[in-house]
Amino acid sequence: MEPGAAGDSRPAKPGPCVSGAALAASGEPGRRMPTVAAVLPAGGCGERMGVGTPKQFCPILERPLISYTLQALERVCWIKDIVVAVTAENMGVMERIVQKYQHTRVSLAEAGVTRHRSIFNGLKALAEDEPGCKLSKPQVVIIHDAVRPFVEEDILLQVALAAEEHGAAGAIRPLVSTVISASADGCLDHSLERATHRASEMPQAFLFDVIYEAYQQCSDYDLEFGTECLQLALKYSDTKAKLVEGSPDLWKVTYKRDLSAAESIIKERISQEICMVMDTKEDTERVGYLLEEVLKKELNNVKIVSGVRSHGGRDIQQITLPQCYNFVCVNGAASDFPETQQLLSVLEQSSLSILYPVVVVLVYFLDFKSVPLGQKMESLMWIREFAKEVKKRNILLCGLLICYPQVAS
Ligand SMILES: Nc1ccn([C@@H]2O[C@H](COP(=O)(O)OP(=O)(O)OP(=O)(O)O)[C@@H](O)[C@H]2O)c(=O)n1
Ligand SMILES: O=P(O)(O)OC[C@@H](O)[C@@H](O)[C@@H](O)CO
Repeated sequence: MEPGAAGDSRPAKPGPCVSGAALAASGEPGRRMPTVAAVLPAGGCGERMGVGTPKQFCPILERPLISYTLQALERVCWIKDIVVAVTAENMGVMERIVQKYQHTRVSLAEAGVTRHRSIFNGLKALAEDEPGCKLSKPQVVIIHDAVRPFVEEDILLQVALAAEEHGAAGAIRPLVSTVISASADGCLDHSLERATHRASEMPQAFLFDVIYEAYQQCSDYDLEFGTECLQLALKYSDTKAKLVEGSPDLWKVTYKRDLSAAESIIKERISQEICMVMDTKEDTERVGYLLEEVLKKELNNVKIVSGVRSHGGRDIQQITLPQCYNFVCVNGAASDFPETQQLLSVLEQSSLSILYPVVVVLVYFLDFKSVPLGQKMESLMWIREFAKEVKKRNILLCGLLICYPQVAS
């Protein structure tokens, strides 16, 4: 699977565009994609989060939240430009994030004092009527909050195609709580029937001219206090948005607890696969095979692949999976440093650890009757120092010594 393909968790790289498969899945295999760009409002201060850092820059697994959202959009190769609206004071922070995590197709625009104004500034960057504008106007523009990291290609494709057909489209979700209206004296005025109402989520998509004209015409009041782009399209461009049922993952990170929830979802997603690297064929047939069977039995929802590492680790790609971030290296008698160093440098070249921490467990088996435990532990002390070194590169290395009595043959 190409990095960046649907389901792969690394940034999209030039390569086969998955939209053919996605278009087929959408029931319109022969349809041509319109040109699509995205605007990510990221100029808020995250007041409800209650921490000093604006929530779009809060770290999850030591990576800023907005980087996960960018990665999600970059996996979709038919989105040609991503405009992120950030405050002037956070431009430098955003530029460093784009560089460090190798995000592509990203341009920055200055945020406004409200979310609508930030979105409007992002649209102006795409409108080609800005002096020095290097972006081209798309047929369809997707608007997506920078703090909604769990967005998949299928909903993006659905809203983009619906927007091309209807002028506007937005993701919706069933209401969890009932919506009520309060009277001036703080008492219930009336409640809305929950079954006939929906929560408006993101992503939303629009024919570029529909939403751009709406923003150009809308009142300062709407720019100041509005929260719904679909409403602007209806009110100012007489365009009724097509509503598209979205998945539960479209929720917006708003409160501190949402960061913990997002972290557990990300951890869950990157712990679904383990690559077992055997040192020699013999390992495959003996302890390595047995360990693989135990892991498969104990971790029955985890995909485990294994293979014999060629000398120098060159064939590691043959046994890894595109989004595998967990490696168990089965070492027989040898406990040498160069072999492990070679494996880690191959992992580093794959840039796996830029986006997510990579876990490498070196497993050593010891027949404690043949080698005194103290001597074996001594020979493995290099792992501790090496682990400190590679942690700087987001690789978490640890050693596991399994002592067993050699059964007399
Ligand atoms: N002036 C603003 C305000 C908000 N946003 C962005 O709009 C998205 C959704 O807004 P919200 O969840 O309200 O973010 P904040 O305004 O930062 O949160 P709070 O209301 O708690 O301060 C976020 O990505 C936020 O960065 C923006 O681009 N410009
Ligand atoms: O008001 P907030 O800035 O928290 O959220 C903005 C949008 O995400 C919110 O209004 C959605 O319902 C989509 O319109």
